[in-house]
Amino acid sequence: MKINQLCLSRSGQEILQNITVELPDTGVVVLLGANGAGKSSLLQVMAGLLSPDCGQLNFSPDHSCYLLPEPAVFYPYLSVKEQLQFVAQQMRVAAVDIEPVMERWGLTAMANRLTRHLSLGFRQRLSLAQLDVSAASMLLMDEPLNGMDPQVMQAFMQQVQAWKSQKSIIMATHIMQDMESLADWVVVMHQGELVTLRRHTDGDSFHNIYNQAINDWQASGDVMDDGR
Ligand SMILES: Nc1ncnc2c1ncn2[C@@H]1O[C@H](COP(=O)(O)OP(=O)(O)OP(=O)(O)O)[C@@H](O)[C@H]1O
Repeated sequence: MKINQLCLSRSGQEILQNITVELPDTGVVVLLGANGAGKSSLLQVMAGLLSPDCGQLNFSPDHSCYLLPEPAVFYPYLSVKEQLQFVAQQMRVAAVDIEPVMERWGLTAMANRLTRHLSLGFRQRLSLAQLDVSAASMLLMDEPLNGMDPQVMQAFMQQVQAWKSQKSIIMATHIMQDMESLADWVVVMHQGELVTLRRHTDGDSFHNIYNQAINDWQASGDVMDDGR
């Protein structure tokens, strides 16, 4: 995916400014940024839920995309199984077998339960199962780890490892260390700008990458303030 000079305003405020980036077709990209940096807004633009005010997004021809929003939203009067069937239909996935997906995410016993009656942990499992049935080539996740219990977290980590050689996975997160073992690329956002995109290697701490990016960003602002 190529994003070129993208900008977005909401309620008269500039939320995303001049974002230009080329994202890899496979692997995990972790979006880091403080509250209000613009991570969720960027994911929503990528998913086509928000239209940018300027700039372009270019996708490969066979691209399909599925966004896991925060908080997750389901149709309250659909059962778990129906919700997954609905996602498969929406994503035009022809012959999806829902049973193994429910099995993988520990949802089989909940298949007929209405989504509005699910506990938080099972809502998370259903969110992740939706990514599974979507069969999308690009998975966008907004804070996927929020409130996740260790068992679901482990299943999530394993699944992302399995997906990442075939899919592009872009996730915004505050929980920095947990994602370090999965990340192939790190993007740092600050005040609506994309300030860093860099490859992530083992042992690279998100904390250091983030602090370095913000320091560099501030230093470049200082240079501009000096009159150049
Ligand atoms: N619907 C909206 N209308 C107006 N402004 C909005 C709307 N949603 C978000 N914003 C503003 O856009 C900016 C970026 O918000 P966004 O949610 O994209 O950031 P974020 O990095 O995902 O933050 P967080 O980590 O807190 O979720 C913030 O200033 C926020 O107040």
